[in-house]
Amino acid sequence: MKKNSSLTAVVIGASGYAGSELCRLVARHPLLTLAGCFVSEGSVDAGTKLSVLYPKLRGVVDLPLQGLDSLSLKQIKATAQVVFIATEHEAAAQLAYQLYDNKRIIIDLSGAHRLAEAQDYVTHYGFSHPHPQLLSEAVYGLAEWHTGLLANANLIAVPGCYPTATLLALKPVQHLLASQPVIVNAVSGVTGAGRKPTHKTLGAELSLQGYGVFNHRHQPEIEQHGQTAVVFTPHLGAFKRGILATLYLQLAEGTSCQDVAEAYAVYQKHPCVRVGYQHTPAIQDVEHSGYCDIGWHRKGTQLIVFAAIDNLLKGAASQALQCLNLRFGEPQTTGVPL
Ligand SMILES: NC(=O)C1=CN([C@@H]2O[C@H](COP(=O)(O)OP(=O)(O)OC[C@H]3O[C@@H](n4cnc5c(N)ncnc54)[C@H](OP(=O)(O)O)[C@@H]3O)[C@@H](O)[C@H]2O)C=CC1
Ligand SMILES: CC(=O)N[C@@H](CCC(=O)OP(=O)(O)O)C(=O)O
Repeated sequence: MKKNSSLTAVVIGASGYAGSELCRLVARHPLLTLAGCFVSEGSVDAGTKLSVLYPKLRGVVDLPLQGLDSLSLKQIKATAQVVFIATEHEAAAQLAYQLYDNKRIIIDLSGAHRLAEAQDYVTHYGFSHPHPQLLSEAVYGLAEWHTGLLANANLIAVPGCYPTATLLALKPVQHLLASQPVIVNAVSGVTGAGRKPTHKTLGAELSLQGYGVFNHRHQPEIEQHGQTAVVFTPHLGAFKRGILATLYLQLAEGTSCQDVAEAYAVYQKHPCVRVGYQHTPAIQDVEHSGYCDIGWHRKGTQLIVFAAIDNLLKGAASQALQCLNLRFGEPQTTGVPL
């Protein structure tokens, strides 16, 4: 595939919260031409312009949403060089399999290719993975940490939103820790639950509440890619977008502030991550941007680290673009809103 030429891209799951953000970013990305916005074959939104569902996209993405039937799948295979999949996990596993060959790059925003073992999907996702042979092909797209692997990837599994915030905060200091498990509490805005309405996303029922205690599917994802045991508790908050993750860590005796500062200096060459000592990041400072803001605080051997991201951008669409940039040898930040 040619480098730095215009690449034909399509987004499947384009009417969703993550997919619509992706369409906006793809439409403005200098390497990409957005050629199609797809929903499921029987979708009530098929035929409607994306900018009718999301008026903020008027003049940015005016393409109609197309139902993904066998003819459009053939067309995607014939023309698309980059396919972004932003559907729920099981559909994504099927689509990636149907589209996977050496003619195009697949960037999957779902969880369908993030875990290594097929059995993990039965245990943590509640379905039997239909194409487990692809799990070993996928590169986990934690952009700041897997830059080398991403350069050659044909199937990229974009990390979950909570794992993105958690792993970016955790990985630099892992070698300084005295004990496991790491404790992580994280709060997400309601767009994290997707656009399909459910009772828990009704305005009248929104509050601040934990969920998925001891059994959220992001726990094994964090453990696998962080190689650390964690106790992870997500919470749903009464706000639209963003995640704030708080990590409680125990440093090994004798670890200094300078050791921690040097560990986080790893991000000096990664412009999407901003780190501050004694900083307490706020979601509003990263909303609508591709930044992850990290703040760390130390008292003796106790280390508390905060990480704030926009779940739909650094936690999904803009991280997908970082992965694409790394795949095509572009600067990580091309097309990423900062
Ligand atoms: N929301 C978030 O913060 C994040 C989401 N993700 C992941 O991204 C994916 C999308 O999430 P989100 O945007 O929240 O979900 P939404 O429910 O908002 O959107 C799902 C999209 O997929 C489409 N879709 C569903 N089934 C199919 C199918 N078989 N073929 C084609 N299109 C289909 C839907 O349209 P229709 O039903 O009309 O066909 C819709 O466009 C999920 O896997 C999610 O886990 C990842 C990180 C963060
Ligand atoms: C608030 C909320 O419900 N968040 C979602 C996670 C967000 C997300 O999309 O993560 P995946 O990509 O792994 O699906 C949840 O807890 O299921």
